[in-house]
Amino acid sequence: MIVVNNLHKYFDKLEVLRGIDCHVAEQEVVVVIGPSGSGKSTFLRCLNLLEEPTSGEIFIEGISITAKETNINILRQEMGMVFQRFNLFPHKTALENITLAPVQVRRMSRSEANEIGHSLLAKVGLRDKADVYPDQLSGGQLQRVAIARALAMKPKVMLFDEPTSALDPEMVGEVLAVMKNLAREGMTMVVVTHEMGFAREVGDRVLFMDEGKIVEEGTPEQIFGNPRNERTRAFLSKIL
Ligand SMILES: Nc1ncnc2c1ncn2[C@@H]1O[C@H](COP(=O)(O)OP(=O)(O)OP(=O)(O)O)[C@@H](O)[C@H]1O
Repeated sequence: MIVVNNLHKYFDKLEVLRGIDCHVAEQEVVVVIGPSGSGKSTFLRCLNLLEEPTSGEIFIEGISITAKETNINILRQEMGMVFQRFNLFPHKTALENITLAPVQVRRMSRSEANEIGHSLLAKVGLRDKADVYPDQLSGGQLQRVAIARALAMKPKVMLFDEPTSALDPEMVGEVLAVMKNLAREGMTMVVVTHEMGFAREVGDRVLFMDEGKIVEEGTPEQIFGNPRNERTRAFLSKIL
């Protein structure tokens, strides 16, 4: 589904990604872990061109998104993204936030979008919050609306950039549970997280990044049970 070849990203002279090669198969859940500043978010943001790679290639279903002639807007709609924090429109209800893009971008009818919106709210456990405004929702509920909003565009891939790290600890579980359900349903996912329990339990594959490179990759059993690389070992021994 996703193939990344020799991806480099500079911010001015700072080389943040130093040659990333990886792939994500359909229905696979790939979890990216690593120390702060190792380039995990930048890598994820390059996948849907929120950041423009300095060099390298990214293919989504065989189509290069880095080639100049590709219409990235269409491809971007196929990748849902959930950020650490992404403010919903404050003067729109949860349902209106979810249906905005399907109606405006996908030209879906209002009734169809509402039907999808209600079913997505139910899916993320917020059936009764359709008419509630963001300031009435907890952080965990906001993130679940953000997931529903991304899903409303019927993405082929969901990208998660530390979706629980801005949440109070008691709300982390409800968001991870929604992500876990999505994974179980076969959604293709790339997840940047510091939640090692999630990585272990839900990840099909774990990528360990350090200093702009994928230093090691493997199954959760291998990465957490028997890390081969010295830096992976050092990182995990500090946080586990
Ligand atoms: N827009 C930007 N302009 C300049 N430097 C940036 C920009 N975005 C990120 N960086 C730098 O790139 C490096 C990698 O940042 P990135 O956010 O990708 O790391 P990370 O692994 O996701 O870290 P964390 O776990 O703390 O979120 C950092 O040194 C950061 O300061």
